[in-house]
Amino acid sequence: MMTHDQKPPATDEIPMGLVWEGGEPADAPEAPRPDDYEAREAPPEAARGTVVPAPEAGEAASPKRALLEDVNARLQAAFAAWHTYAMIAWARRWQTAEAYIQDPQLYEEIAEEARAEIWRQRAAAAKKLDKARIRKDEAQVKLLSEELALLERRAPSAMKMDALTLKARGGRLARQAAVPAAVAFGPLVALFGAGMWWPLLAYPVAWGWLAVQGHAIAVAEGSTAVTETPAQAPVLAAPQGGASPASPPAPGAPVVGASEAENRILGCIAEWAKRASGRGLAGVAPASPTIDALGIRVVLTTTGRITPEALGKKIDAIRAALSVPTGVRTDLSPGEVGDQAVLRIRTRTPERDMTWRPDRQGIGVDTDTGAPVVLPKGRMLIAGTSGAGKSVLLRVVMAEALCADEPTVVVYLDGKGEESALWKGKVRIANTPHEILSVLADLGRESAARSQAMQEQGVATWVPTEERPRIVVVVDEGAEIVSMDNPDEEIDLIKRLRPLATMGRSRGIDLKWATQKPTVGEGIPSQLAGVMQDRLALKTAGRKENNLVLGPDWSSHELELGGFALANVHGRGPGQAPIQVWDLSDDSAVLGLPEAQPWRHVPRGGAPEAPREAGKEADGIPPVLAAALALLEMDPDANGLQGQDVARACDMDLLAAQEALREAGVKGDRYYQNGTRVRGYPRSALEEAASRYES
Ligand SMILES: Nc1ncnc2c1ncn2[C@@H]1O[C@H](COP(=O)(O)OP(=O)(O)OP(=O)(O)O)[C@@H](O)[C@H]1O
Repeated sequence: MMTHDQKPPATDEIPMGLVWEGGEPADAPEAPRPDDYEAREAPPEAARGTVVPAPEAGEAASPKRALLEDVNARLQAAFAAWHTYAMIAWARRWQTAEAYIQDPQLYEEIAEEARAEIWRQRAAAAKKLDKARIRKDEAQVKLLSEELALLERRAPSAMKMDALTLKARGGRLARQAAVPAAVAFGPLVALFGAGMWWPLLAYPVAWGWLAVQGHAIAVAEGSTAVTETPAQAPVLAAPQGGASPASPPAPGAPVVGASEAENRILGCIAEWAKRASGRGLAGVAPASPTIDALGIRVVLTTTGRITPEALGKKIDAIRAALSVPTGVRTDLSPGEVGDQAVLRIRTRTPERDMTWRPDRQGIGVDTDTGAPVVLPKGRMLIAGTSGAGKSVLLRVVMAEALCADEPTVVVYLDGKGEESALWKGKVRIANTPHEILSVLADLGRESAARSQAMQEQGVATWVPTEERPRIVVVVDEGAEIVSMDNPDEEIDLIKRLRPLATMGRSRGIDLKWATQKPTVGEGIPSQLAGVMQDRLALKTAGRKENNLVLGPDWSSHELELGGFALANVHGRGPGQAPIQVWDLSDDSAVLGLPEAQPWRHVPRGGAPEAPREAGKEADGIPPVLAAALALLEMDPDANGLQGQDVARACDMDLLAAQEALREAGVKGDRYYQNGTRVRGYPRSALEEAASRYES
């Protein structure tokens, strides 16, 4: 016991290496109260404790050590936090991969594709049958009728669908696991197999990448998270043909007037909070859905970082959350307020008579509003997979042109030659490479003549007249034209088409280029790809084709086959509903269109030209010279022309063309082209001769 007189031992008096470590007795009595006499008098208990070795020298607390420990603790905390982020990202990846592999829609998608394939085969057989009927080929008609009857009975087999679904799931699993497996085992294989240590860096890199992703997920969801609205039961507007429900039904409870499929979707909307979680849809809340003539309509309100535009890219996640069957179309369009988008689930198809008639406007109707869709005049790229409805759409485009109020003619470049028979006596048709070449030369001359007239009149745009009407040049299957193009054999179709695409619009010559293969080089020449800004896509084969034609914001690959289209033209955007094209698949309706004199180039101020009779015109530039100038205009890099170019453009033989040019006052000479000296007619000689006529 220590008295007041006794000093506590100085630290340095304690033998080094040992310290006193005190401890409270387990049953230590309470501190004595002042009035507790007995307790005050009782002798204090001996202090308990043990002598233990002192900490090592240098471990004693110091500012430097405190700082180190602080830094250490912070690093550990940061590492733990980033590790948590990495785990979040990994868990999310795995969750998404699992949902993707187990996607309940997969079976439906495969079944839908199988049905579409049968449907395509049926459409192809029906088309061949129609043609055989037109040709009155009885043997073929019989054969094709039997084939069609067989196809009409055919349905996809359930066992085959199961096997395909299993295979597809296996493929998805392998693709999802490939990268993680490569990162996990690749470095070990490299280390033990080839003694390379540096692939081990893949571990920290992968960890860091996951951590950054996890952090981004946490930030995005933290800032977009909304207080989830309590699941709203569907409140329906008066459903078509049914009574309006008196009160919102509970999730899953059938709604009066809604079909079974609609009820299932409504149930999913009511369970939105649960079904949307984990699908990147945090911050999106549905309002009460309604049902109208087109199906279910629901307003989605977005918050935080998800904008209605960004929501457009999540349409697959929305469809999955609501278990929308594959065959049912969904459209997302801007809502009335900036943060809203309107989701339409097209469970119903309004009854519309889509048959084309001469009084129909445009190419079809907007499936949402029912309003006619009139496409802008000018060049346009049209794409669609087999059976999507290209031929029918081109029929509508040509029929619309033939029935237009504005003087309009059609030039039909049909490399396949299948549809041409229907249009004889109505439009100018070209099927073979030489026919197409000749039409393009004619168009080149017409373009040059219009350009000259426009310069004289001081106008920038051609106003179609009866003499020089609007010319709609329709290319049915661009890939055929691409395959015919052979500049080495002087079948330079693409070279001649390009100026029509670039300059034709202002001169009243509209090129419509349709193809099933919308890849540059295959179905779209690179020289045309850049200039065809107005684009229309029927159902494309897949997302790749959709992105090539319309861009990633569009979804033409999700359209139905047989006459549904999206158009990237002024006034229409990716948020709008598809266009349903007028139905002109009936051959007799095409045959019933009014006859029209097929278009030919008429030289300025002259009677319709027969190119073979190229001689001097009474009061104008000789046709052979006009043709040569048109060729030069189409190829601004040409320093001159060779005799056979001019001869081909005028459908003349070489000697006749040379003679005609000599008569027109053009002297042949040598000129340089791409560093080579060639014999022919220099640009300067041709232009000089032309100027003599103008003056
Ligand atoms: N606008 C439409 N309305 C109704 N049915 C249509 C429409 N367009 C196409 N179809 C149907 O789809 C079938 C295929 O259409 P179409 O022949 O136009 O396709 P395509 O894209 O030209 O195919 P392919 O390139 O294989 O010839 C037609 O026989 C018709 O039954």
